[in-house]
Amino acid sequence: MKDKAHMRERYRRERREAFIPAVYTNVLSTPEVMQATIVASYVSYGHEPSTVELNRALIKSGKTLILPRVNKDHIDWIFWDGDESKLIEKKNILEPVGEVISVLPAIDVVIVPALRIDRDGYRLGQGGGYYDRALPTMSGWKIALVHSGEVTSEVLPRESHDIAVDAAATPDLIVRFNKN
Ligand SMILES: Nc1nc2c(c(=O)[nH]1)N(C=O)[C@@H](CNc1ccc(C(=O)N[C@@H](CCC(=O)O)C(=O)O)cc1)CN2
Ligand SMILES: Nc1ncnc2c1ncn2[C@@H]1O[C@H](COP(=O)(O)OP(=O)(O)OP(=O)(O)O)[C@@H](O)[C@H]1O
Repeated sequence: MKDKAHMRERYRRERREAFIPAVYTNVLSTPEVMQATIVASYVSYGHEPSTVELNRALIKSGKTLILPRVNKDHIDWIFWDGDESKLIEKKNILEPVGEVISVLPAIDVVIVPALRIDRDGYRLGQGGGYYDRALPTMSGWKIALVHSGEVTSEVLPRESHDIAVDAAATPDLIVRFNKN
């Protein structure tokens, strides 16, 4: 979709220009995360909202973390214990090494990357379509991480495969979306 590509370009530039490093440990105090056993996260890179502190805290609080690894057109999920030597860089993104989880367990919370989230919880991602394909196969509460100001009151262009998240986090705000 051409609109999406243009928007992505603009939003990436805005993200670069307005970048302020911040932490998302506020996500830890949501009831969904407090009660969670298994959490799917990712390792942030570049100007993305940082998951580094959040991932560390999730593991420290005894939760099981799984991370994505791109395999052709889809994401494989791999357990990660917080050991940085078990991450390797591929196209700028740190991905876990190790065995692919062949049958996904019930996942309680999915932390999702996004460039923008609209008022209904629809997201614009990096454009690979990886999360659009992965999310329908994953149970759990879905929360996207964005920078302050990246939750927009506009409606983003939507395609039939787009999946809305349940909530969005900025460093100082958690927004919940009504699903209907
Ligand atoms: N930190 C993080 N991990 C993540 C994602 C993400 O958005 N953030 N993903 C969210 O989906 C998946 C990977 N998404 C990707 C999306 C696009 C390309 C891609 O198009 N790469 C280009 C080069 C990109 C560039 O340098 O401009 C290529 O393959 O040629 C790669 C991975 C899984 N892991
Ligand atoms: N469920 C799906 N089945 C098949 N193709 C899909 C699916 N979801 C997305 N795609 C394709 O993937 C490409 C990127 O989709 P889209 O622009 O929605 O990505 P995105 O949501 O921004 O990225 P991501 O999910 O990786 O963060 C598009 O060409 C789209 O048609």
